[in-house]
Amino acid sequence: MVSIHFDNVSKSFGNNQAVSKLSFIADKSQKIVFLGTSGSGKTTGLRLINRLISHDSGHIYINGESIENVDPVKHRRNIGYIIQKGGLFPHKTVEENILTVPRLIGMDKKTSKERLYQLLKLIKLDESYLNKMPAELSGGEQQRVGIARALISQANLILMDEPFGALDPITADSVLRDFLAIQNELKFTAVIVTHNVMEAIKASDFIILLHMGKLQQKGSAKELLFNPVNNFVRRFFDSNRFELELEAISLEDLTPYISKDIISELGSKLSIRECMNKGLHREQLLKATEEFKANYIN
Ligand SMILES: Nc1ncnc2c1ncn2[C@@H]1O[C@H](COP(=O)(O)OP(=O)(O)OP(=O)(O)O)[C@@H](O)[C@H]1O
Repeated sequence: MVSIHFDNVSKSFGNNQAVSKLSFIADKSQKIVFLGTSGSGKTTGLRLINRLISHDSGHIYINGESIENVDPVKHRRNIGYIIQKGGLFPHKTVEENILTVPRLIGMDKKTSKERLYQLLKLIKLDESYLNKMPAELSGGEQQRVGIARALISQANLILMDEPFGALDPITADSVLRDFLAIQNELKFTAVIVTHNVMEAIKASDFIILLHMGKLQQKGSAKELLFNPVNNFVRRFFDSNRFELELEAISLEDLTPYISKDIISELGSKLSIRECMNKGLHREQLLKATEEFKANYIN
């Protein structure tokens, strides 16, 4: 697991302060989400991590080491980067796209092929895709290939900029689910930029909520939803709040308020939203959710 520490980091473009004195430590979090309105500094924050942009002041540490001390090209090769629509090279086949970085870093052919087939399974595409060109793939398939390309060199840090933003909601949800399963298996750290609040709640252990370059609140989805530190944070989640709350709370959280039988029947890791979708124990789930909210302490 990679720890990321921003210490008073600022970045301006001319007079425009894109990121302003941003500080956070994400050391026990595997999935960190930069969330915020348009222009709030999410992409800038992400690109500061892989040094596509350099910060004006402050320090960024990855695993305790200042990124300023590392050669930017080497630094970037150790970090996977996934952008909207996959960002695939249009004139290369799927296989060539995925194997670009292994070739650059001199990974031996046998290892890279083994990983290629392992990842193909994880992204749920079969071998017939290897010779296809990106234009022959759907948006969701392109994004799956983008995920494989970012993971093949065994980077333990993956940066994702609106990775599901160009997909329809159903495809986005299916690629996100598969991505989360892969992350759970391979255990890399992911930093994900999104403006989609539901996606942020599903994908995060830790949220950095930004507005106009400034940090508004950092913490788990539950902390931001049930313990907002200011009006901006409160209002940010107001539309669709009920659904968001049901997504943020897992059945495990309701342990003190609901019978063990229901928990073992439905599965403790499920969100209350997923439990509700099963159509079982609705009354008990809603009552226990209200009790959880009333007793919520950070
Ligand atoms: N290369 C650049 N040159 C000049 N200004 C920039 C540059 N990149 C970003 N900005 C400005 O910095 C601010 C933050 O931009 P950024 O792209 O980080 O926001 P964002 O939260 O990712 O927005 P969105 O969700 O719309 O992509 C914006 O005001 C933007 O116009």
